[in-house]
Amino acid sequence: MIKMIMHGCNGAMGQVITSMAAEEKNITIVAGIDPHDTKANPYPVFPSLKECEVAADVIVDFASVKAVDALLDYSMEKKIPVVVCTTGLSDDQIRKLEETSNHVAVLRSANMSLGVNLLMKLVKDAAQVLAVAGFDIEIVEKHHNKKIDAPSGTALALADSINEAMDQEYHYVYDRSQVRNARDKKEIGIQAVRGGTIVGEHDVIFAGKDEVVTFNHTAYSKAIFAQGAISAAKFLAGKKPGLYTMQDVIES
Ligand SMILES: NC(=O)C1=CN([C@@H]2O[C@H](COP(=O)(O)OP(=O)(O)OC[C@H]3O[C@@H](n4cnc5c(N)ncnc54)[C@H](OP(=O)(O)O)[C@@H]3O)[C@@H](O)[C@H]2O)C=CC1
Ligand SMILES: O=C(O)C1=N[C@H](C(=O)O)C[C@H](O)C1
Repeated sequence: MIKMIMHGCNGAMGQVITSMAAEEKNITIVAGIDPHDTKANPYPVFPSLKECEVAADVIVDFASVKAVDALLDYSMEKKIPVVVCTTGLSDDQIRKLEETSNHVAVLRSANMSLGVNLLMKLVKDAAQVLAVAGFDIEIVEKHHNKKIDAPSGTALALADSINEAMDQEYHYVYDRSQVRNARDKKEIGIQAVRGGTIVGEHDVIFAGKDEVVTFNHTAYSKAIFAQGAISAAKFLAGKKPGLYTMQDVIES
């Protein structure tokens, strides 16, 4: 049985994973971490990782960027592989995460769903045809009114995926309100919408002369992210140090 620590256990994602893990046969949550004891969980909950001495095989994180540094320190010190799903990490945190992966297995993904991970590949292929033909690229993402970071980690990952296919020629523009020029060819515009209970929607728009190609992914429930996170946890437990991706999980 794989033993998992749920970091951010009382949050929206932590609670969906708690329900889903209860139905799993070969993985179980042995401890939760959350600063506020607001939910009834079938495992002990600690206010921070510092207090947690429970033995585990993997940590799954859906918490806060403010907690990522301590999470990586704990994972490295205890040699417990970690699945980092929190979005909005700073460049320094991304560098720290990469350094941590030299000592323990780390998987970071801004989106745990199968569909978005396929989309990451599809937009690369599309860019190599459409961007090369002069189409402009815009990304529009929509999320619920509780989301803290903008743009979404997924929107940035989609842009990075396209940019990788285009030899890093593109830069990102998040706000045109102060811009007095027309867009340039080498920009990817990224816009964020926040409202209600929208689970997560991403449009990648390739706009050319007299034609537009739009790739859309719509999440209808948080269960798709929870399922991906549990699969990633099963995959990562027992893995040697390294930086893993959802692609590795999907292909395993
Ligand atoms: N990769 C993916 O597929 C997905 C990623 N996400 C990302 O996951 C993160 C969490 O999302 P969501 O569950 O909706 O957010 P919530 O705010 O609902 O949950 C986050 C939880 O983490 C808790 N928390 C805050 N600080 C700490 C800490 N130091 N240690 C442990 N727990 C802490 C919060 O407590 P409190 O409220 O008391 O501060 C809260 O209970 C976000 O960054 C989001 O963008 C979300 C969905 C999918
Ligand atoms: O905060 C969310 O809810 C989500 N966050 C992730 C992101 O920032 O891309 C993934 C998903 O879209 C839901």
